[in-house]
Amino acid sequence: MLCIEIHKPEEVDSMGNRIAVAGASGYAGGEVLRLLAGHPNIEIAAVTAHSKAGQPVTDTHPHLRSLAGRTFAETTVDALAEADLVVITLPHGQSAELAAKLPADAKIVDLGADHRLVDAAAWEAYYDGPHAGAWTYGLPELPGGREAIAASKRVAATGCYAVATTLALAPILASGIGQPDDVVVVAASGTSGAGSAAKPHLMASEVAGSLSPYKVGAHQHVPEIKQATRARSLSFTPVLAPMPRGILSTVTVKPADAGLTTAEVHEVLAAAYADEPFVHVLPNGSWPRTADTLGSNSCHLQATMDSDADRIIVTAAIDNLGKGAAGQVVQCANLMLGLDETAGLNVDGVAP
Ligand SMILES: NC(=O)C1=CN([C@@H]2O[C@H](COP(=O)(O)OP(=O)(O)OC[C@H]3O[C@@H](n4cnc5c(N)ncnc54)[C@H](OP(=O)(O)O)[C@@H]3O)[C@@H](O)[C@H]2O)C=CC1
Ligand SMILES: CC(=O)N[C@@H](CCC(=O)OP(=O)(O)O)C(=O)O
Repeated sequence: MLCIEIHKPEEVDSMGNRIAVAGASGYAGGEVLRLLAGHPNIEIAAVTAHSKAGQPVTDTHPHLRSLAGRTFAETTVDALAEADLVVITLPHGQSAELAAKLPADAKIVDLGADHRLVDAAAWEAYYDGPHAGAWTYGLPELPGGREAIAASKRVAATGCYAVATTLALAPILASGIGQPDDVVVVAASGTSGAGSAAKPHLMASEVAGSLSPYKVGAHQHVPEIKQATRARSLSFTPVLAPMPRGILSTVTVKPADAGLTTAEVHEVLAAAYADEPFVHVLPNGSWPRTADTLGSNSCHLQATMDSDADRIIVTAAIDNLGKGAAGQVVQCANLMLGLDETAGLNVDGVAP
């Protein structure tokens, strides 16, 4: 009789790769769980919540069938400390408080904003509470980004608008073709960007059928994008869009020199992202759409030179819960654990 020994991949491959998720009952935490459940090298350790502690995971996330039988634990140091890496998806302020109590050698990826900004004054201008200090910034596609993340125990993942806007803007400024003191951004986000806690302005009757600007000229991602791209002056207008997921960020920049062409702008982006698995500069004539990135860790980019207005225009689309949240968290965790950076992540979205 032929006897075949079968090893389940997770039993063979997950040693040293146990990830706990603090704040797993939220939108971002739920998407982290979905990605980790399908990850070939990760075992899911503790999954914790706050008001939902003690409840079955599938009561909150009925789509996560593979987690049936699991229950949210309280968000405590004891519950999290056993893991090889802790992902924190908590509200601002809560993540710094929790991280400070975890063992000093614990690997952590924090999706909250608490550890993103180097400049304490910028933090205090946009957020409540004391500045907790800066960690390695979690955007692997920035120059030196993935090496720094791989060498770090503490990584501050990027804000959702900041991911899309920085990927569009950074090469334009780094190459010198755009002026860092003249950047204008208008970006639309789906409602899941605001989290799952009930808010009056997120009621269906308020959101459906309307585009609503908010935090105009005062959004907390402005200092973060300036820090990541070296933009000196940046006008940012966020718009709430009647869709669950997706961010479309349109960035316009004054060119440094006269005569810049669309082909030259395209070349700058193509060169910056030629080897990037998750950033795709679309063929000429195709423009990014949020729908094409949903469920993926991809960012779609396109650019043109508006010669009449004399501005470079770059548009970026992401899934705010993908590359804008859970996808980038898993990408950073892969780097920190020495795994293939792309493991467990999709470049393909779902359509229609
Ligand atoms: N949504 C997005 O697209 C993105 C979000 N982020 C950031 O990620 C973090 C999580 O966002 P999101 O998932 O949308 O938010 P949610 O509001 O959906 O989830 C928040 C999570 O934190 C828990 N929580 C709430 N209050 C406390 C508290 N006082 N102590 C401990 N735990 C608490 C909640 O538990 P319970 O439900 O059990 O009460 C829940 O698990 C935020 O910092 C957000 O800014 C960053 C990038 C993108
Ligand atoms: C639609 C919507 O409300 N989006 C949130 C994005 C929050 C986020 O993801 O970023 P932080 O982690 O930096 O808070 C906002 O604009 O504040």
